[in-house]
Amino acid sequence: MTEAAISDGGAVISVRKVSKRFPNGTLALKAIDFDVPEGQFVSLLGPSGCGKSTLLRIIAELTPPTGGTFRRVAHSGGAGVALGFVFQEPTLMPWASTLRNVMLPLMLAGIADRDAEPRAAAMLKSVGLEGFEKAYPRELSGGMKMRVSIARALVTKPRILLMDEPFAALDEITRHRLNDDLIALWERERFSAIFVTHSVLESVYLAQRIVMMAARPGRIVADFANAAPYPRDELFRTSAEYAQLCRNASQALKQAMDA
Ligand SMILES: Nc1ncnc2c1ncn2[C@@H]1O[C@H](COP(=O)(O)OP(=O)(O)OP(=O)(O)O)[C@@H](O)[C@H]1O
Repeated sequence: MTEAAISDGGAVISVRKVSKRFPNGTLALKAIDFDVPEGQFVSLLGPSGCGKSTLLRIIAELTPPTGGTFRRVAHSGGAGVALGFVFQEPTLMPWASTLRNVMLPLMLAGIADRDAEPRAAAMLKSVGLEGFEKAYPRELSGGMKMRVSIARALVTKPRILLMDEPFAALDEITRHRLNDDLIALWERERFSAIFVTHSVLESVYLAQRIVMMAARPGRIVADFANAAPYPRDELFRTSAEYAQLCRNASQALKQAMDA
């Protein structure tokens, strides 16, 4: 791993000296500088409470920063929605079919059913759920529900995909499979991805760049490029190279936390 080059050129997300203090006085983020170049797969890695979710929510404009500036360049495609968000819980509508769940963002964008339906069906196919269009969320496994959630986030062809520990609640085999599928989707669509996790292993497997955060106050303590080539697959997962990269990242995280 080498130090990541951070430049302003081509950044889709630009965060400058951003801080967030909650009304109860908690300083969740302090002076965060963070740029994401277009098409990059970044992982935000850090222990519980270091402000990963808060930073993601600021980028998604779900909560405002209390200091600093933030810029997001909207390279919108398709329906004009530039950003997709996948939460830790799949948050599906229980009364609606899989297809209707994925159609929701298109319908909210005013797209007619006859156009939205084939787009949602194609997206379900690309996350491996062809044949489950009529199923209801209660009929799906945890991994399948998360696939629906990813399909719903990607159906508008966003250029930025934000993911907040999306696979944390899944068993290891399902998580591995979804990691592989996520890489395949990203290689095909080349959206800019920010993936929040507290798993060093998942971070090294997925990302081109790992941004490490520490708590009290939430801040960035290290920023590394992960040059392992894609596709990363089962062979990579069991390679000495992957093991070494994980060791390096763990050590870097430990050093950063101790400093
Ligand atoms: N609405 C809120 N009001 C007050 N404090 C908050 C609020 N939301 C988060 N915090 C605090 O801000 C800090 C950062 O929280 P955040 O959820 O961003 O961390 P995280 O790294 O995503 O943690 P986790 O991995 O557990 O989700 C924590 O100390 C948390 O308790």
